[in-house]
Amino acid sequence: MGERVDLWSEIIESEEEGGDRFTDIPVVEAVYQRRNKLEKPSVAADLVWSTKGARTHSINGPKRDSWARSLSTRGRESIAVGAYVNNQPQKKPARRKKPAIPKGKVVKAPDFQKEKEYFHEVDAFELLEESPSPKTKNSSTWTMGEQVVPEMPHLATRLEKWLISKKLNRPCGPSSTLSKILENSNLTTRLEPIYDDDAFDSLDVKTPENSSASSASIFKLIQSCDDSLAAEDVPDIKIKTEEIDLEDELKRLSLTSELASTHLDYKKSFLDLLSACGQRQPSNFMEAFSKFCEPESIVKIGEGTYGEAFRAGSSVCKIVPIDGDFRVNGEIQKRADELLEEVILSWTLNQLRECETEAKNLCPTFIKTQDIKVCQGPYDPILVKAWEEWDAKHGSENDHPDFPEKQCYVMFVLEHGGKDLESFVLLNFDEARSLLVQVTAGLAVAEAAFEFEHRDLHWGNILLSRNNSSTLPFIIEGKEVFIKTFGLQISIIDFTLSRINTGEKILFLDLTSDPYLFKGPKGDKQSETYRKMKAVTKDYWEGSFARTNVLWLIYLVDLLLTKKSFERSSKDERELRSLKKRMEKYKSTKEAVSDPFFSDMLMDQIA
Ligand SMILES: Nc1ncnc2c1ncn2[C@@H]1O[C@H](COP(=O)(O)OP(=O)(O)OP(=O)(O)O)[C@@H](O)[C@H]1O
Repeated sequence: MGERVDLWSEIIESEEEGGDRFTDIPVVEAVYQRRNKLEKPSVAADLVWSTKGARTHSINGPKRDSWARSLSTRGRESIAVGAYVNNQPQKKPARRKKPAIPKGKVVKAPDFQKEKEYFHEVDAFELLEESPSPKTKNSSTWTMGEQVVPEMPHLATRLEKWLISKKLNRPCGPSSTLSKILENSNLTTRLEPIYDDDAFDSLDVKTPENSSASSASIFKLIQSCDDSLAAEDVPDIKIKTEEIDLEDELKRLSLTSELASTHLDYKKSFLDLLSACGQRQPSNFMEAFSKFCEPESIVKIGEGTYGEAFRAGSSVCKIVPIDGDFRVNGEIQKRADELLEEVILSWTLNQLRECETEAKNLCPTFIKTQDIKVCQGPYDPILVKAWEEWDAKHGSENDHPDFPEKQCYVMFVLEHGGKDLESFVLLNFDEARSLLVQVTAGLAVAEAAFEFEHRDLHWGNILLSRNNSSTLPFIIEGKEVFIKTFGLQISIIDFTLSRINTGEKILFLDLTSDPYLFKGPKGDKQSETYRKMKAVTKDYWEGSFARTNVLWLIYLVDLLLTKKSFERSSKDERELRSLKKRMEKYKSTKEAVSDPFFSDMLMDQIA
């Protein structure tokens, strides 16, 4: 076994000496939001959000009510409000969900007085529940985030998103549409339809069929990557970043982009998404699946509010319907531009797995994205069958997948990460420690690399699997450590709420758009964690507040103490409780990982 060294303390120390935490990260000039602020509410949305149980539309009739899908209640019914008896048999887990922020949802002007009272109440509750010492807890308990982000201009143009994917030099083409705009002086060029001819007809837009010139133009970038492209997919090709001042180009063009009609804008985002997935046009499901498995072997393995997860060979394909004008599972469908951002985020996090010799930050903690494809069409009968079999066995909370011909989806092809923490049975304290150290170190690495904050690390978003390896390699800011795993490997999924600094842009979700996220039940640890994040960020969601990661660690420790059964002694429990207490002081997971709790799990060489 390797000698134990306190590398993490060294890192913290050197940082303190060296000053600014993220001096290596280039200054970020701008922020864009991953979701638009909510606009004028629609009546339908109003009904859903103001009336419990009144889902306004469902193909097959409501399977469960809309309220049950709102963050305040959904999937949280099994979370204890007060004391919880340890070592209870673990219940069949209820689905845990991500908060929904449907477009057009009613957002009333905030009533700050009411909100203040509410938070006082919650604060008081928490003090009562958790703090025996009124001296150490006061109303400022929640206001401990670091605020390191400079003043940033607001911007949210599709051009910027394109710019990001271009600058990220992702293994895919940048937006063909935007490329075309940038490459042609005629900025009023119309868009070519790709996936819905009818809609485009009504917009009087030239199609590839009726305009060979525009067709050539729109595919120019993709074609230039590889002349021998297959009919459909563009292989992984790095597009060279041009020697132009993209920011200047962006400014110059932003006015023009504003002239685009809503419809055109909508289509552009779809084109951007296709490009980011290396496609010219959507695939059909079975084409996409057949790369990973025999279609007959497809099995549904899980579901979320937005996604259905199917096992395809050794991969998992998560299918998210997009851009449709009807609700799915009670939620308004996500839009192409939102998915584009998740695509960029997923590829960015993949970089942390790249085992290059010079890698400064490395960890295997974030689920590996193997591919992402845009698909179109109704669910294939094989998928429907797999869905129905799962439903018969587990009782799906989602709507039966009856989709129209033109329905589009994004299919994330992910490494199989195992079972989520909610349903995974931890055997003993070592496994619990392994879980904690991997999450902490993984977040610390991503914090260092990308100022990453997950912001939604509930127990449904941590997957666990067992293997034979006893250590895993991590590198944080150039320092290599091996983490003792006790045969357990964890993978973090679901980056919808996450914030990341790609080095060029900051991607984040403006959670002020979703007041419901912060109105979960008092005493519910997950709901409280959102509220604590709100207090730390002061609703400045674009800012960097590594403390939010620590809040989720505290939530995890709480969960282990109150919700998970595993073999443990009272000494083990004491250790967890003191870890939780010490975590109250940490401002980042990079600080947290130097906690003595983890020291015997961090080694400077393989055991
Ligand atoms: N890579 C993976 N490996 C194994 N299972 C997975 C993987 N990705 C997703 N799943 C399963 O699918 C479920 C749904 O996935 P996910 O949470 O990403 O969907 P979602 O629609 O974003 O969820 P929600 O919005 O409700 O939080 C997960 O709880 C998990 O059981």
